[in-house]
Amino acid sequence: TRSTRPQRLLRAVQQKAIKGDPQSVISAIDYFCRHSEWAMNVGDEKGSILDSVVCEVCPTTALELGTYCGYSTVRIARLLPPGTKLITLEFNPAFAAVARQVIEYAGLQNKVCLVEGASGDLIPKMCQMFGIKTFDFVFIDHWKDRYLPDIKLLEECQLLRKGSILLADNVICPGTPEYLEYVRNSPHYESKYFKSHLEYTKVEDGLEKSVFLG
Ligand SMILES: Nc1ncc2ncn(CCCCCNC(=O)c3cc(-c4ccc(F)cc4)cc(O)c3O)c2n1
Ligand SMILES: [Mg+2]
Repeated sequence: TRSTRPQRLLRAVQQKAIKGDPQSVISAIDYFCRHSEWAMNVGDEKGSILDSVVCEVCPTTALELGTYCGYSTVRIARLLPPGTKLITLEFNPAFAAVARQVIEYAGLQNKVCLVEGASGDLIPKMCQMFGIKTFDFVFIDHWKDRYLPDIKLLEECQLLRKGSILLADNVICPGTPEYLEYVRNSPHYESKYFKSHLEYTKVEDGLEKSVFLG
């Protein structure tokens, strides 16, 4: 049977990147998506904004909602100091299987814990599964209609603390209107929009950075 796009993306990493070199894995995926097949990675332009927020926050505990092929997982994990853990949740087993291999190719498997399942089911188990009290940083990049219910769930599970940073992808394209309205009008968040473009295109998109105020 024909290969899938994530499998072709993985093959491009294995053929073009250097094992154990996260930057070469990132560059190989960006090259594949620009010159062979578009894929819904956060991409290089929004990825640079993601990098700067991760470096500013220096999280000791981080969560990613929506792994896909592991591109943003590698971007985040490569910036984390030793001893920190990035937990990433992926619903689709085929995506998860590719992501595990991309993360391993980058040599970052010891900094990442990929959990298969739906965010709505897994978020309430974060404490019992990992002993996580609160997350310093959350990258939101999964189903666009799950952004709002899942941050409310993070609040209810007391997994956010004063100063926790949420960074949400695709707030313009495909768009997350209810989420944006909430974080921009809630007294519990201070929100800022980083204008950019949909990965590998000229279409407008952006990231919304929101600080939880408690
Ligand atoms: N609950 C739960 N828990 C855990 C989970 N893990 C995965 N999922 C399901 C998420 C499935 C992928 C989500 N990502 C996107 O849909 C996405 C789409 C575009 C895009 C597409 C076509 C266009 F024409 C324009 C833009 C661009 C992006 O950057 C995107 O991130 C989960 N769900
Ligand atoms: Mg996205």
